[in-house]
Amino acid sequence: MSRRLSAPPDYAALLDKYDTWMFDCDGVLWQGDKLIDGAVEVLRLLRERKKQVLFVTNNATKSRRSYKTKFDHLGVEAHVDEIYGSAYATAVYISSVLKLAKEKKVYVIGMAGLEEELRDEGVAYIGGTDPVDKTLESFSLERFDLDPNVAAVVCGLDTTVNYTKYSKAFQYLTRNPGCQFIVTNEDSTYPSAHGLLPGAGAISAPLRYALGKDPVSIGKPAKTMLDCIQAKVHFDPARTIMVGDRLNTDILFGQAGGVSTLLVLTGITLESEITGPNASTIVPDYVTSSIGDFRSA
Ligand SMILES: O=C(O)[C@H](O)[C@H](O)COP(=O)(O)O
Ligand SMILES: [Mg+2]
Repeated sequence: MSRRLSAPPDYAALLDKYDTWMFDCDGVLWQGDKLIDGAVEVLRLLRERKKQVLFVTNNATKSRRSYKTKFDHLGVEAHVDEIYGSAYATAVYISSVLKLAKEKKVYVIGMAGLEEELRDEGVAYIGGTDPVDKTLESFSLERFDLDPNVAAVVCGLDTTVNYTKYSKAFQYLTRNPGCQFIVTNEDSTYPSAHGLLPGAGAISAPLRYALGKDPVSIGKPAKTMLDCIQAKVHFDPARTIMVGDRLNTDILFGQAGGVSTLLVLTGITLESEITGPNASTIVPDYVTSSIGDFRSA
C-alpha cells in the first residue's frame, strides 16, 4: 500500500529520511521545456539541506552535456556528473560490456544526444542524423550496400524515424551474423508540454514486430542504468529515494535497485492507475501530486 503524502510534516519527514534524491526528468521536473511548478524551489531546498541530487532520465535525445545546457536554460542547478541519461548508459554498455572489436560499429536510429554519447565513449556509428545515410530517400534494397562491420543496431527516441531507417536496421539485424538489437529505453509515451507523444518504445516497436524478437533495453527499469550510476557515484540505497512519474520504468527501477520510491502525478501515471479495482500491481512507497508539494516542508 502506498503512503499518500499530504501535510507539511509528511514532506519534512521524507526530507529527513533520505540523503540521495534520484529524479526522473520528463513528467517530474518538466514536461518538454515547461518546468513543473515548484521544481526549481524544491531542488534548491534539497541542495540547501546538503542532499545528493541525481537526474536519471530515459530520454535518449540529449547527452549529459546537452542536458546540462537544458538545466542551465531552465535555471536549474545541475552538474554533468549528476546527470544519467539512457543515451549515456547505452554508450557505456556498448563500450564497456559489448566491447566491440575496433573495426566494428553500430547503426543508429536516434538523435544527436545519442550520437554524442557514442562518440564520447569511442563507439563508431553510422546512420542517426548523418545526411550521408540519405534516409530522406526511399529505400532500395537492390542498391543497398550492407556494411559488414555493423555489429549492433541501437534504437532510441527519434522524431524523424522513417521506413528507410527501419529497412536499413532490419537488414543489419537479419543479415549481419550476431548483430545485436539494443534499445535505449522502452517508454511507450513521452509527456510533452502539450500532451502525450509516442515514446522511444513506440519507435522500436516496428523493428521488434518485424524481427519477432525483443531487444536488450538499457534504460529504466533495467539494472544496466543503475550499474552505470553506481560506477560513478556512491549512495546508500537505504537512504535513497527515486522520484518518478511512470510505474513500469521509474518505480520498478527504484524497487529493483533497493531504494524507496515516490510517484508524482504530473507526468504519465493517472490517479485511476493507482487506486480502485484496476490499480496497478506496481505499488510505490509514496505518492504525491507533484514534486512542488515539498515546498511546504
Ligand atoms: O524516451 C521517451 O519516451 C521519453 O524520453 C520518456 O519520457 C523518458 O523520459 P524520462 O521520463 O525517463 O525522463
Ligand atoms: Mg518520466
